[in-house]
Amino acid sequence: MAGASVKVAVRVRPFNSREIGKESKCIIQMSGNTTTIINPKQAKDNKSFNFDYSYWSHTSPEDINFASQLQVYKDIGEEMLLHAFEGYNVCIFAYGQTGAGKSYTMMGKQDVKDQQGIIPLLCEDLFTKFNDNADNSMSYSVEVSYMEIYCERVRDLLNPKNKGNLRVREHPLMGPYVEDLSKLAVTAYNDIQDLMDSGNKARTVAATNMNETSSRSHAVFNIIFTQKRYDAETDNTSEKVSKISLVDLAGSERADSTGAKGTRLKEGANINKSLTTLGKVISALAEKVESFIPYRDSVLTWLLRENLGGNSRTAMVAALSPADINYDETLSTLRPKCCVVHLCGLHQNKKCQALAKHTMFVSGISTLSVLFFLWYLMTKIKYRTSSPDLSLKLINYHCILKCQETEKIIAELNETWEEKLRRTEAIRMEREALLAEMGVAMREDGGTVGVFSPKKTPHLVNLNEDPLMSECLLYYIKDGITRLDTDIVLSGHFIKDEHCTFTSSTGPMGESERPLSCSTGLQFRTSVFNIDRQEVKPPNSLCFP
Ligand SMILES: Nc1ncnc2c1ncn2[C@@H]1O[C@H](COP(=O)(O)OP(=O)(O)OP(=O)(O)O)[C@@H](O)[C@H]1O
Repeated sequence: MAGASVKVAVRVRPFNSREIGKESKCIIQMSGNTTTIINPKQAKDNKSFNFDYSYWSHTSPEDINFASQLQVYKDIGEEMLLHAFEGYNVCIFAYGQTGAGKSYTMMGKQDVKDQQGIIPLLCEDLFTKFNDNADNSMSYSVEVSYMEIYCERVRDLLNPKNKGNLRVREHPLMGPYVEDLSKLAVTAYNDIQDLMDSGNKARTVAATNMNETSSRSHAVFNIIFTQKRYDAETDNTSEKVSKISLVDLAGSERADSTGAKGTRLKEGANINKSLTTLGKVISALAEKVESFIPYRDSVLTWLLRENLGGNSRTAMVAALSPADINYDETLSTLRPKCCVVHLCGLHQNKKCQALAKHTMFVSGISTLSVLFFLWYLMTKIKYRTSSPDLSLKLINYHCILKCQETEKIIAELNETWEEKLRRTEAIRMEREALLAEMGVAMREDGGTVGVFSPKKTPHLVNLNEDPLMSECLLYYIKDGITRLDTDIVLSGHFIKDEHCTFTSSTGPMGESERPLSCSTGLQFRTSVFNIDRQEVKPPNSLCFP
C-alpha cells in the first residue's frame, strides 16, 4: 500500500490474565514491518504479512523491540496531525476482536503516565503546536464532538440534553452530518481531556455487561480544527478547516473462540453492517477504485465519507491478541482482505438486524411518501383537479422543514467564537451536574467503570445493557411508594432505591434490594407515577443520556 492514502498497522498486546491462566502460547512474531502468525496446530504452518507498521507491544519497555504508546502515536498520530495542518481531513481507526487492544491504542489509560493512547496524545500535540507557533498572522480554533454509533443509530456523548438518537442528514455543500450533534469549543488540552472523560463515562453507562471495558458500538471522536491566516497587505483572512476523526470500532469476535455462551455474548460478537461496509470502503480505497465506494451503505462510512476518500488521509491499526486460543480470529484480522473478511464476520446480532430492517423500512416509507407526494403534485398540476389547497399546504410543509434545516446550519455558521464558548460552558455544567447526580464514576480498583446509586434523590437506574432499550437511564421519583406499569418489555435491570416498591401488571414485585430482572417477561411502564398515580414531571423524571 506504499503511497496509498491508507496506512495500515498491526499491534500485538501482552497476554491478559485469562490467557496467562490458560498457559497460552504466543503465536505472533514480528520482524521489521512483517508480522508472522504461527498455526498452533501445525508447527510449520506460518503465514507472513507486510504492513506499513508492525508493532510489537507483547513484552515490556525493557525489550528493545517493544512498541510503546508514544511510538505508535509518533508514527501514525503525528503523521496524521501533520496532514490535518496541511488541510486534509484525516481518520484514524482501530479494529480487531473484542479485548484485542483497540481502546488501549486509541484512548489508552488517560491518567497513567506513558499509557495514553493516540487520541489524548494527538490532542495534546495539537495545542502544543498552536502554542509553539510564533507566526502572529495565524490563529487557530478547535471544536470537538463525540458520538456513538450503535446499530446504525447515532447518540451524542457530550450533551446530556441530546438524549435518544440523532438524525443523519446530508447537506448539498457540507455533505453528510448529524443534526443537533453538539460541537463544543475548546481552548486548551484540559478542555478536551474533560470532554473525553465525560464522553467515555456517558458511553460506559450504556456499555455491555459482557466485558466491562468493551463495547458493541463505534465511538467517533471528531476534532474540527480551523486555521486562520490574516494577510495584512490585502487585509484578508483565509481559513482552512480540517476534520480529524478518531474511531474506536466495535469489537468483533467469534463466539466459538471465546468459550462464552448466550445472547449477550452473541451480541458482543456482533459484527454489524457498519464494519462490513467499512471493510469494503477501505479495500476500495486501498485499491484506488473510488467510483465503487459504498459509503452510503452504513451510517459510520457515510459520516466518515469526507475523512476516508477524496482529499483525506486514513490510518488504521489492527489490534491483535497474541494467544494461540485466538488463532482463527487473529488470522482473519491479518489477512490482506482482513477488513472485508474479518469485519463481515459470521455472526449477526438479531436486534441489530431487526433495527436495520426497521431503519430500511422507515427510509423506504419516507422514500415512498416522497414519491407519492411528487406523483400527487404532478397529477394536481397536470389535471388541475380539486383541492389545490392541499398541494400548496404540502409544498409549504416541505419548505418549512427545509428552511428549519437550513436555519440551523446558518445559525451554527453565524455563531461567534464567544457564543460557542458560552454554549460549551453551559452544556458542561449541565453534564457535570447530571453525571454527579447519577453517581457515574470510575472505581479505583482496576479502573472498572460503573454506575453507582446517588445517595440523595430516590431513583431507579436502568442498567439495561442494550443502549436502545435504555434510552431513559435514570428515573427520579418522589419520596414514598412508587408504582411502575408499562407497555414495553425491558430485558434489563432496575435497581431499587429506598422508599420504592415495584408493581407489575401481575402484582407487587416485593421489596428486594437486588436488581430486578425483567427478562421473565414482566412488563413495566417507563414513566414513573407517585402514590396518587400522577405522572411525575421533570425534573423529577429525567432521562440521560
Ligand atoms: N498494548 C497494550 N499494552 C498493555 N495493555 C494492553 C495493550 N493493549 C490492550 N491492553 C489491555 O488489554 C485489555 C483489553 O484492551 P482494550 O480494552 O483496549 O480492548 P478492545 O479491543 O478495545 O476491546 P473492546 O472491543 O471490548 O472495546 C485492557 O485491559 C487493556 O489495558
